[in-house]
Amino acid sequence: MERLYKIFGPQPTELVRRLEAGAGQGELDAAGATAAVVDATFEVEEGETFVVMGLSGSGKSTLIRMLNGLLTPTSGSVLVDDVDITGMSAAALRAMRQQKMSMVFQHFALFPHRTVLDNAGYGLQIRGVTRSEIAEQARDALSLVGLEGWEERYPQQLSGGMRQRVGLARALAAQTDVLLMDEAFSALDPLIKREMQDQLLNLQAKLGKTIIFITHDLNEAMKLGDRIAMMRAGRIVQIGTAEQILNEPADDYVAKFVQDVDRSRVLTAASIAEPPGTTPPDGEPVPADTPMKDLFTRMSARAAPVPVVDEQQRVIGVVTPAAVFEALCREARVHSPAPAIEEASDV
Ligand SMILES: Nc1ncnc2c1ncn2[C@@H]1O[C@H](COP(=O)(O)OP(=O)(O)OP(=O)(O)O)[C@@H](O)[C@H]1O
Repeated sequence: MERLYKIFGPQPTELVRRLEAGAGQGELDAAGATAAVVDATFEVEEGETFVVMGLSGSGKSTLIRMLNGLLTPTSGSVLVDDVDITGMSAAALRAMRQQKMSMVFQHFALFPHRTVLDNAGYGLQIRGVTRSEIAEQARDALSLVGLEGWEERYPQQLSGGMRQRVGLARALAAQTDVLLMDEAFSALDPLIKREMQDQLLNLQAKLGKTIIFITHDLNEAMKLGDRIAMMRAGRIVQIGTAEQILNEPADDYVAKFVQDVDRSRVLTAASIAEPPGTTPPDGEPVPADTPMKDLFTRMSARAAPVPVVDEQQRVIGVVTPAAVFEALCREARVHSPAPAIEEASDV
């Protein structure tokens, strides 16, 4: 999406013009308008999990609703497979959603009087696929999310986590390339939430969908996102990997936001490795994506450098105990001049 704006209130187009000319919150307030999304530009790669992260009211839902065509932007374009969807008719948008995008919602959106199997197959039913194909694809999707054997039950017979699995199965059964997940795990208890996140990561490793995941939970964003877009008051203030956001926050707001993140879970062996030198240390190597916390056990047994290898088992670097301590203790450095911050105290 490119230079996307959504203004709620009177004279939205005029307000976009004024925002582009540098208008501030005062002018919006005076006009009685809300700038829900301001000048958002990003591209999501195929097969990537792209997380949109921000506090309540920062514009995440508005952004995702423009992505799937449920809301028309005030200005800017949304390209899906190189086609701008902003000018499409309601019917064309519906068809685009059915073919290309599936949604998973926070509150499951299941039909109470339909079985688990019927719920999982719903996306296909409205597309006019034959009954037997629907049943087959719904069964496959349910088994992918670990709900084999539950097909004939009803939603009220399931726990919250299982209902969300049905929601996920419905999205998977539709076999679209893109999944839009709007606070999909936010209503779940912490343990179940973690299970669902792990399951999503496992599924994603197998299926390689393009996932746009909305959350207000920073740890969730860091765990799931290949890249994360940090939103604040309608603007995307930074897009980067979890490590980039931790190590090089774009401004003081992001720096404050991430200060309590457990760095040992986010940083990986690759991110703190030093060049291997001519003779890398001996000993069992660790994969590049090993979280730093797992290096502690290794290093407490033997405080020696550890070789780090890529997927082809080639040594790409060396982690020393000193690098681990340094990374843990390092203060995040803001990597660009911070814009004026009005409500930095709200994090
Ligand atoms: N239909 C609407 N009319 C007027 N203002 C709106 C409308 N929808 C959203 N807003 C405003 O736009 C801003 C962004 O809202 P949005 O729901 O996109 O944020 P969010 O980050 O998804 O928050 P939450 O997590 O609470 O849903 C908020 O100030 C909200 O009040």
